[in-house]
Amino acid sequence: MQHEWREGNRVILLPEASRFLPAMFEAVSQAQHYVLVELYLMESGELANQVIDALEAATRRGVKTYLLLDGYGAMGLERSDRERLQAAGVALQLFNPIGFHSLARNLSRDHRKIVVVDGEIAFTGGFGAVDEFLQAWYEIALRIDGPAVADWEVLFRRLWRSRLSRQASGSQTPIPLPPQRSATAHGDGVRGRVMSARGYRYQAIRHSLYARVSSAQQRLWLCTPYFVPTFALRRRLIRAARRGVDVRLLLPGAKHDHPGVRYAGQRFYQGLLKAGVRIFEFQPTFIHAKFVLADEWVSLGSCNFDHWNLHWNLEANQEIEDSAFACEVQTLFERNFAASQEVDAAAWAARPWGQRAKEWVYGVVDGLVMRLK
Ligand SMILES: O=P(O)(O)OC[C@H](O)CO
Repeated sequence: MQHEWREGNRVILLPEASRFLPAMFEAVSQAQHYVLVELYLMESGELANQVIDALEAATRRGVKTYLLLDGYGAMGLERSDRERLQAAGVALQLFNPIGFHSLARNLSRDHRKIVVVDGEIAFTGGFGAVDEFLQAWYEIALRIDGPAVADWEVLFRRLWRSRLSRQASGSQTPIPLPPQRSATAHGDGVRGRVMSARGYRYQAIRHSLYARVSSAQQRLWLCTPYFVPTFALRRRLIRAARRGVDVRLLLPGAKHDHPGVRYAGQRFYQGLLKAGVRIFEFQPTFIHAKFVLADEWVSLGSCNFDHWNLHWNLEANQEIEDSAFACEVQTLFERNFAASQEVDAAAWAARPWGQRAKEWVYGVVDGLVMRLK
């Protein structure tokens, strides 16, 4: 069953590439049966080489390896790298390559980030195989070991067999997958559920987030790199702040890969600040992580919680409900708030016209983009 809460999962929070990349490569190097990797972004470079090397090494040991890449997000993966993967025996498929289809179909992207090893361990987060994740961007990931892994694997398997997935050669026949293995439940594990979404047609992540924002009693802390919230999310954040919930947003500062998106989101700052929402702009580097803490509930994964992700993309997040894990996420947020600059409501209200003009221009662009169908 989809979106079921599963007991008995061990979860490890892995902030920053220096922790999650070694953990992932270690898991792949220990694989004995199969490795499934699904990514939105993969571009030729140092990290892509490391991923290819790891999959190649696993394949040489007799492990079956499967790589599902988004057909748009992987456009920067050079042909030589694709050939290297295939020559090594890695099964490579692309989801929905750009083509002469409807605009809606071309806009629908697989934005999920999933690694599954032997049906026993899964990783998710905001990562991709592009060099920015090596050091330049701040990212986090989660390692999951327990019954929730089966749900991650089901997501991968369904998309692998989807009519929109293609072999790298163009063939529509999916490369066969090995039988699914199952993970052990741990007595000391936590409760978790895998949530997925498929654009406007299927919106479980959105509904789950909205319900948590509306019912939060003490805190609602949200981190996203692309803060262009829907009207419904803004309204809920504002209402939560007005009823006394500690609502805080952790957003990128001036270091941003798409500054226009930042300006488009900043047009909402004033209304949020007025309602008592606290906004922190992360200073050290571009923060690309996506995670939310609502009381003792955490959601972490691919979803940026912006209206583009919620409208078009395939997304998947891991939800965890556990007080000790919530404490860990709280500490992570606090560390990042301390490395941020809090936006002062009075100073923001007096911001220069140049800044307001950028918010307006990118706001118009955002409005137009959202009308695409
Ligand atoms: O879509 P994301 O959140 O994986 O981020 C990818 C970046 O936008 C690429 O510029």
